[in-house]
Amino acid sequence: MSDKLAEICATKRVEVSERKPKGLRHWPTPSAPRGFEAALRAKSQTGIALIAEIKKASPSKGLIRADFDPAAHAAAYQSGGAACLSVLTDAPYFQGHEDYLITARGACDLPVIRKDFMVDPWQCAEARAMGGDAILIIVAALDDVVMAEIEDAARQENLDVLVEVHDETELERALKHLKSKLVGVNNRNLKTFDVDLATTERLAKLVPDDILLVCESGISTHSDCLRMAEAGVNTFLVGESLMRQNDIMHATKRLLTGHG
Ligand SMILES: O=P(O)(O)OC[C@@H](O)[C@@H](O)c1c[nH]c2ccccc12
Repeated sequence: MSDKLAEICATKRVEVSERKPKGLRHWPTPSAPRGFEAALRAKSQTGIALIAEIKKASPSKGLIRADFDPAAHAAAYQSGGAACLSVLTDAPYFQGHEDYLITARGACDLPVIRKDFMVDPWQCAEARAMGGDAILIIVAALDDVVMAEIEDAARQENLDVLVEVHDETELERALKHLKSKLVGVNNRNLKTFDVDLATTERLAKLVPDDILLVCESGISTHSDCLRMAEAGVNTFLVGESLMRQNDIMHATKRLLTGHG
């Protein structure tokens, strides 16, 4: 595991150990899960399926969006044609917050993935309580037993699971130990933070047909999408390049269609 990921997960374990004894926070009861994977599968049959990310900052880039407004960004992503949203809830490293997820989901009809570092199955109940429709499992961050436990907990909460891998070894572990048919290839190298779209191209060849593959990180133009389509991938997770645009709705349309 990269030093940074290890550090983030250690911080997260402390956070969870403080929250868990207090029980779930009393957020308003959320509506039933909206079907994250189903929305992606439906859109990907006829075109590009986009998970648009609400991301204020990151450890590698610092502040990405100064006038951060989760409700407005969620509505803009939906009008622009996104299939789903991703909302960062990790505070220490990404300046995220649970309230951003609640606000964003309330401002649109799209399914939302709670983007955080899952280290304990309990976080799945928490993700659902705040309205999440899916969670992320980062294979690099977990051992085989714990990741399967987190996946089971997610399924009990009726949450979909996006399984994130960076290389062949992680992909093999994911396919062997997890049931989810939604797998993301993160093009960002967690040790160097470099992004290389060739990572998706390489791993796409190894993924069975029943898996829906998501290309994550480093996508900024419609040509990037077309390049990935050559490798058979038409589902994307995009954050920074959209969050830096003044007009997020038009930028989303442009990313999806090449014009607008
Ligand atoms: O901002 P980008 O390069 O478009 O990347 C989005 C997304 O892939 C990235 O935010 C991400 C992928 N996996 C993660 C895990 C934790 C936090 C963030 C992420």
